[in-house]
Amino acid sequence: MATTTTTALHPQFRPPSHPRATRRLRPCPSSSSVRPRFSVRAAAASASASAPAQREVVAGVPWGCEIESLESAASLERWLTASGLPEQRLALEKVDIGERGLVALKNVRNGEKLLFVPPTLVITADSEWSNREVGDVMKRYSVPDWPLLATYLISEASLEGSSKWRSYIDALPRQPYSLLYWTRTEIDAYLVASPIRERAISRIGDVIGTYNDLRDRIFSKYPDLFPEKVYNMENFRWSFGILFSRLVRLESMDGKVALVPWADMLNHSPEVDAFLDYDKSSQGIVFTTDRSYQPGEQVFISYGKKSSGELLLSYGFVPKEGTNPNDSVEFLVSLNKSDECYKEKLQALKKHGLSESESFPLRVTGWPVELMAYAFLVVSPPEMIQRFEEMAVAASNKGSSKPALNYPELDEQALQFILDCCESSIKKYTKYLEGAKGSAEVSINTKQANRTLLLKQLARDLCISERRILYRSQYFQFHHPIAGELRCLLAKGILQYQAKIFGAATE
Ligand SMILES: C[S@@+](CC[C@H](N)C(=O)[O-])C[C@H]1O[C@@H](n2cnc3c(N)ncnc32)[C@H](O)[C@@H]1O
Repeated sequence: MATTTTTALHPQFRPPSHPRATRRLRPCPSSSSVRPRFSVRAAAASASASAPAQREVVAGVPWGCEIESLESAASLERWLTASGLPEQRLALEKVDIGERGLVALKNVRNGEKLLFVPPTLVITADSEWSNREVGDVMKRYSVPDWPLLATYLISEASLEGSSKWRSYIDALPRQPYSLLYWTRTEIDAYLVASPIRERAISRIGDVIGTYNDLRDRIFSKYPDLFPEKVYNMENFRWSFGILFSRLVRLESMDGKVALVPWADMLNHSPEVDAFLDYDKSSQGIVFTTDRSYQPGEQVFISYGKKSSGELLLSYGFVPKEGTNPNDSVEFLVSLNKSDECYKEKLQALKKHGLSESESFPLRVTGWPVELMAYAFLVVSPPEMIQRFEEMAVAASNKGSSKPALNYPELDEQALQFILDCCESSIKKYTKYLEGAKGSAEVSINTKQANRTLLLKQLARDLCISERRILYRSQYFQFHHPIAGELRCLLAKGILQYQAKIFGAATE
């Protein structure tokens, strides 16, 4: 969730590179030391766990609540108060943005510290396991934080009332909004134009691989402690979905990752600059507001300076078009295979850790100098062969200082190359968006129809946001990465696009 850095949080228990090649295990008998709250639905789900992303029907976990309801809110608040959460200036309510959220009960001033969640109410890798035996095995294997916490959540959830976290777990969404719940067919169909498609596929692969690793290396060796009815792929999809959408990195606690009940009811605003962290003076998790709030207004924090695609990937939502100042899109550029210096250019790139195709982030505010360096290399003629290497170094950003890229004779060609790549990306987005308008799909039932509508809307919002960045890169003035000065993009053909950009901005 909210991080004080922009670092992406990934599972660290590296999955095998070919998750499907890993051995499948027999279902394990249930343990006598845990009292699982499993249901037929969850048990059935585990039978097809090796490819959850391909399944059309999504099973759920037997704990948690419907995200749009406040069914467990009152008991969560009661438990938090009884466990030491001081009186709050915020209340958990239904909100317009983010389903449930924290709303100001009184006037909140700019610069005020809020929350004060004590460390005893925080879940970290050091938290005590209600089922000690399970915890001891996990520690013996030195499982890294992410898979450890994913397993911890499942272990505690399966213990129902025997876990101190019961009220918290009851208030967690039964199905977090997460791309982990999209099927492969949905990802391929709706994210076809977006680079987020690849990242979603790889993240799902990571989660499946991580689960398979845990199962093969640990769970299968202790079937009584880790029955498959509980420790199955379906439940891990839930726990990783919870971690991706709620875990916080607490900088003042040496970067520890933590689930912070109550604080994790705060929704994100890209316009807000307030981050959760541990406050040594009050010895609690707090955030400092960067604006004032009236009673009844929803209070937001920042989950980090994330692009809309990254927000969709981890949190399952896309901010309203044009409201995310941190928006960016991965932009793919490639060497031209028919270039007579293809081999020499590729060699220079490889020497510096790059390949014939590379992605660079295009931001709403401009593009990185590395992209420009790559473009110079792509368009440079054979007589510049001596300079290929310095271009590759600049494109890899491995040099000790920012290179002074100065090839005035290539400027226009390099810009034109970037413009052309933008144009071909834009075409993909437009094709998808126009195709999506007319497509009517037959749904099995209302629930499925609503889900399809929601996913399509998210994909549409993302595509419009990403296409908008491409349009902006094509047409607007931006800080030239080489000279660092504001420069007008005057490349050939610019005028013919102007009509389109104004069209895009009003879409
Ligand atoms: C840390 S939780 C926040 C509490 C959450 N709303 C709840 O009811 O449990 C993160 C989740 O809240 C929702 N969310 C947060 N910020 C949002 C926003 N700006 N727009 C839409 N949904 C948001 C997303 O579902 C996200 O996965």
